[in-house]
Amino acid sequence: MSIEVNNISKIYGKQKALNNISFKVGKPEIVGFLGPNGAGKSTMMKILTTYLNANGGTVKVNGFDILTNTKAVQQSVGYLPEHNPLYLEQYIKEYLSFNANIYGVSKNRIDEVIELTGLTPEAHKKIGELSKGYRQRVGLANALLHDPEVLILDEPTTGLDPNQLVDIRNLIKSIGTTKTVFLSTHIMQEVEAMCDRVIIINKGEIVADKKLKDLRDEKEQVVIVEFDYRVEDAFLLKLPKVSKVVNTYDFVYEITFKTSEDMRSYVFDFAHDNELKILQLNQKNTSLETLFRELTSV
Ligand SMILES: Nc1ncnc2c1ncn2[C@@H]1O[C@H](COP(=O)(O)OP(=O)(O)OP(=O)(O)O)[C@@H](O)[C@H]1O
Repeated sequence: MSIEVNNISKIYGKQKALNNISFKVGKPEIVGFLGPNGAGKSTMMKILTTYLNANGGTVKVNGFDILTNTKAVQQSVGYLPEHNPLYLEQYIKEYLSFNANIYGVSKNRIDEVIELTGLTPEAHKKIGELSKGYRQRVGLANALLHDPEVLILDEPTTGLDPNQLVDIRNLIKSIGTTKTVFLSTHIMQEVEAMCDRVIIINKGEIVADKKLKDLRDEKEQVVIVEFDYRVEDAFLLKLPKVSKVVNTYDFVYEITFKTSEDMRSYVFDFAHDNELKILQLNQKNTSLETLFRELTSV
């Protein structure tokens, strides 16, 4: 495992920002760390990257304990913090050279990461002259400099325009084919576009840990149907692949099917065969967005 978090808690004064959380991330894998504002995402990332100490629990990154093997953890991790600490007066290469020296990285690697992050056309500029999106790329280039095994990215696509967004997402996806990427976001589409797995955090606690593939496959389909007349639940339970029928209101029924196949045509045929009229027929959205809302709403 590339990241192993066991029973981590973090308390700021009286506030518990992280409450006894545990999770693992493998390699290669791209995991989205999703949560509303203030959920504890940045706090967890700062602990993973040794910038902050926890109040309890253990963390291993790339097999190294963050407390007893801090240097090895730092060598294994590339970190893009939420507030990217760039020096605006420095030229891009100057900034990257400074960090390359710290890690003992060759000059060639600087050109490589500039190319990799699409910075080449802007490479002659000072950081202060760059747009927000390009500054974000400098941060990403910096995180990639020492070719780390684990990339920890705190809201990596903040401030990017739609074109840059696609480029950076593609870059992160390609990195994630060989390395571990753990990225935080509060944008659902981001997770859908890039991640293999999602961990949802709310108020310092993990409320879901699911593979995106399973989230789609296991999608229990719910069809909402309104007839013009009362129908016995037992009658509707005769529909194929049906697992549950709930009469929610008057002649409105929520029918759950254990399949991702669109079952509305079966309901339509059922109504026709039984001389019922359908007044409405819809699929209930059970996507990641719904899951997120259900798990993180107050
Ligand atoms: N240095 C600090 N001192 C006191 N409280 C803090 C500190 N840093 C974070 N917190 C609190 O801890 C909680 C978690 O904050 P954190 O920044 O980890 O959340 P987040 O999920 O990254 O939020 P966002 O999506 O808004 O960046 C918040 O309530 C925040 O106010």
